[in-house]
This record gives sequence, structure tokens and C-alpha cells, in this order.
Amino acid sequence: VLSYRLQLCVSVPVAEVVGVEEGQVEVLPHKSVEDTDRDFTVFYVKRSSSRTTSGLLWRLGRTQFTCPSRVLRDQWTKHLRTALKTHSPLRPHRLLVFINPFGGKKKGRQIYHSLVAPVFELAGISSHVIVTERANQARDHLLKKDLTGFDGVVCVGGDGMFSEILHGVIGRTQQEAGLCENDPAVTLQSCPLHIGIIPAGSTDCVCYTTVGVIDPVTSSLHIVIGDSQPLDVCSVHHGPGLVRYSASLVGYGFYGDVLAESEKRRWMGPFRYDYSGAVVFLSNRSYRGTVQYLPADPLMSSPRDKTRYEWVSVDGRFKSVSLTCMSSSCAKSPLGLSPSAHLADGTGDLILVWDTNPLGFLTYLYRHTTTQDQFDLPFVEVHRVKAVRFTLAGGEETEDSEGLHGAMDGGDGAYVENGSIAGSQQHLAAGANGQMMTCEDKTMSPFTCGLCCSKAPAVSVWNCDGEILPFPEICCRIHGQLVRLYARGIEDGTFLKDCTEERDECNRTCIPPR
Ligand SMILES: CCCCCCCCCCCCC/C=C/[C@@H](O)[C@H](CO)NC(=O)CCCCCCCCCCCCCCC
Ligand SMILES: Nc1ncnc2c1ncn2[C@@H]1O[C@H](COP(=O)(O)OP(=O)(O)OP(=O)(O)O)[C@@H](O)[C@H]1O
Ligand SMILES: [Ca+2]
Repeated sequence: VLSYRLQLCVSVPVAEVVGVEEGQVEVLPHKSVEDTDRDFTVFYVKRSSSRTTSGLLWRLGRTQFTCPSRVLRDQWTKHLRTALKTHSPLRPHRLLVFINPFGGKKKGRQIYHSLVAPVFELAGISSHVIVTERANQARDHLLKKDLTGFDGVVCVGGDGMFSEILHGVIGRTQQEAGLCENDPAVTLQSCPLHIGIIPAGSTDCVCYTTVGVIDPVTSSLHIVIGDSQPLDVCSVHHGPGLVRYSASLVGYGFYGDVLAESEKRRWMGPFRYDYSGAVVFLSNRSYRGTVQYLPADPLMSSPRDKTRYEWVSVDGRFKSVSLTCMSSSCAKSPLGLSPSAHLADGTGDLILVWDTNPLGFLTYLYRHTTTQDQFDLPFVEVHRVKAVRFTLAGGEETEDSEGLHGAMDGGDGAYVENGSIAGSQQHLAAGANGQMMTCEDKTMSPFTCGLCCSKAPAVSVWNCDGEILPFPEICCRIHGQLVRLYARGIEDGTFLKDCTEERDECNRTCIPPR
């Protein structure tokens, strides 16, 4: 589509045309239509630079055309609409939308109706909207209800809501394929439904990492033009069964403790993470454990057999153990937990932060907020991996640790709902002589137990994409490209020297540098 404006040429790829309307039309912030015979309006993706974000904000661009006659106008609109259909096969026609009305600042409904629905309508998408009334409603719907005719699922909420949708679409796909999700060795089937994320949560880490900005309009534009971004997913197993899937962080120690603390302070809203982060930092904890990992780097494989990888085992005391399938960027940490992690390479990054003094750990944390390398510290190591096991060190193994190895070797068992398997609430506290002993209050999490026993806890919990897993011993496997999002990763581009457009007006190739 070409238009001439002040003798400047605006070139818009057909793939980024959102819709075509007869007359002089506006959509955002309010719809207005002036129904004239010879005019039509083309809506398209327009990039705008913003210094406060790591990616590019997309806006709904709009250009009006006037034709010599109505007949010619109708020909233009017809041909443009046909071009859109044939050019972008992944554009959705029908979407299932789940809105969490309680996520983040509780603005999910408002965000959807004022900013997203008008864009969907313009693109001719029909949406079936469900405002959830309870946690896990979206997951259960996706697992059980008829999904015929839907091209994708849209999640209006935060990482927790995304996680529900993730579990729904993965679970449904494996059910239909007759595959056992409990077995970490099984190759899972990738999901046919695309997932779109409209950010309306507290951290919105998956959206930030896959789109580059937290912005509902940008996300809705990625959805309507049918962008497709595959994503690695990590399955987390405990004993004989699958516990959860994770797209961003599986973290023990610091991140587990921050989550456990912050759950008690949900009323604080998104600030709960900062407050709890400070509380946990000041408590200066570290935890013993054995981490085993399967390196993804082929150079590490056995010299006798280049296709076989060997498990590597490290044992010690850690401030934190984190596994992330993607960079896990968010507003607090724009480059993320592991800045060069890839979204869809079938690997995860394992970050081991060994026990260190508080200043060292603060330096590590602080570097997440800057461009300084947080891995370039003597007590930090990072490995690109395909799978990870965590066990309590030496004599500290719990009764469940046997099953862990069984599961990794292909054992089967029952699906574990939300990490609440029988016996898993049993936890350990440090005895006076440093040995482990069972806490008497079995109703409390290990973290709380540490406080009620007024001793530093010997075990932490896992933070799995913002959900607590109350048992320390788990094994994880990365599944390459298990789901697809309506996204394209963080756009990187160079500002072309000969671009004549104003920066904010520049489209497609002339992307201002970050
Ligand atoms: C000195 C400043 C240090 C700032 C350090 C910032 C590090 C930020 C790293 C962010 C990593 C996000 C990983 C994403 C995880 C998501 O799947 C999950 C679900 O939404 N989010 C959380 O679990 C939520 C986890 C939120 C973790 C927040 C940690 C905040 C730490 C604050 C430490 C303050 C130290 C103050 C010393 C007095
Ligand atoms: N109607 C509902 N009532 C209560 N909880 C719900 C409802 N719908 C969804 N949930 C649950 O709310 C939890 C949190 O939601 P969400 O992720 O949207 O917001 P958040 O926690 O503020 O953001 P983030 O996960 O980005 O930190 C999710 O785990 C989801 O399962
Ligand atoms: Ca990856």
C-alpha cells in the first residue's frame, strides 16, 4: 500500500495491514465513521519509538484514500481484503478470550474492552469472551470444552493467567495425542492453538520477553496480523508425575523465598515483590543441594559417542538455583535473568549462584537492572542445558527423592495437581547440630516453617512461573517449541541513514536503535 503524504512515501507491507474500511473511519480512542462514497481508510501497524521500553511500541496507523469514483473505491477495498487473506494465512478468524478480572491492577476487563476489542473488530475477528470467576477456570475450559473453530486463545492477565492457558493448551494437545505427560522422556506434541497475551498482570514477564513491551495495543496488533513465535517450555516433575510446566522461571532459594513471602502480601499488589525481595535479601539465606544438569552444548558430549550427553553434577550451598527457558525480562530487569537465552532453541539456561556475602549477592541482583554482566562474578555460573535435577545434598534426601530418578528414567505415575501431592507438605528444618529434622507443624510451607521454628530453614521452595512448588526435589526437561505465541520476539533493527521520515513516523525497515 502506498500513499503520498507531503511527498513522503509510506510503505506498509501487506502483512502489517490490519484492516480496510469504507469511508473516513477512526477506531482508537473512539470509533467514528463518516460514510462517504469515494473514500476508504487503511489501518496498519505503525511503529513508535519509546526510550522507556526495550522493544518497540506498535500503534494503529491510519491513512485515508479518496478515489475518483465509488466503483474504483469498491475495487480497491475488495482487492486489499483479498490480499490480506491470501498473504497472511496465520491471521486468526475466531479467538477464545479469557480475562482475569483480578490480575495486576484489576484492569483486565477495561483494557480488553477499550483497547483490544476495537482492534479485533476492525480486523474482522470474532471473539468468544470469558471473564473468569475462579482460578483455573480457563485451564479447565481448555482441557474439557469443545474448541472447534478457534484459531487461538487470548489471555488477558499476568504470568499466572498465562500459565493457566499454557497448561490448558498443552494438556489438551497431549490428551488428544494419547501421550503421557508424567514421563519426562516422552516427546510432547506441539500445540495447534496459538496463544496471544494481553498484559494485565503484575510482572508480565512472558509478554515482555516475547514482545519487548508491556502494551495491550502492541500485543493486540501482533495477534490480528497473525505473528507466530514458537516457545520452549520446561516440564517440571516430582516423584512419579508431572507437577507443572514453566515458560520462564523455575527458581529455588532466593526466588522461591521471594514468592513465598509475597503470597502473604497479595494485598500490596505488584509492589509485593519488591517488599518481599528486600525482606528475603535481608534474611541472607542459602541452601544446600545437588544440581545435576544435561548440557546442551555438543562440545560437552562424550568423545566416544557424539550424540550422547553426560549428566554433570555439582553439590554445594546456593543462594539461588534458576532455570529459565527464555531471557525472562520484565520492567525490573529489561535484559532479564539470562539476557542471551533463546525463546525457541530447545534449551534453557541454568544459573547457579553459590553462597556468597550479602554485598556480593546484592551486586548480582543489582546487575539485573543494568547492562552489566550479572554472570561475570566469581560466585555465579551459567550453563545452557536440556534437563536439570535437584536433590537435597547427601543425607538430606527426603522419601520422594527415589522417585525423582525413576521419573527421569521413564517411570510413570499419576498427574500431580498443582504440586499438592500426598506427603509433599512434610518439610525439614535444621537441627541444632546442623542435621535435618522434621518440623512438627506439617501444615506450613518450609519457608514459613523456618520462621516458626525460629531457625533458618534448611530447604527452600521452588518458584515455577510465580507458582510455589512446596517440595525441593524436582527434575526438569526442556521441550523445544512446544507452544506458539502471537508474537515475533523483540524486534531488533537499525535506523537507516537515508530514511527521510520523522523517527516516530518511520515504518518497517527504519527502526530506531534501542
Ligand atoms: C537492588 C535492586 C535489585 C533489583 C533486582 C531485580 C531482579 C529482578 C529479576 C526479575 C526476574 C523475574 C523472573 C520472572 C519470574 C516470573 O516467572 C514470575 C511470575 O510472574 N515472577 C515472579 O516470581 C516474581 C519475582 C520477582 C522477583 C523480584 C525480586 C526483587 C528483588 C529486590 C531485592 C531488593 C534488595 C534490597 C536490599 C535492601
Ligand atoms: N476469577 C479469578 N479469581 C481468582 N483468581 C483468578 C481468577 N482468574 C484467574 N485467577 C488466578 O489469578 C492468578 C494471578 O493472576 P495473573 O497472573 O493474571 O495476575 P498477577 O498475579 O497479578 O500477575 P503476574 O502473574 O504477572 O505476577 C492466576 O494464577 C490465575 O490462576
Ligand atoms: Ca530456550
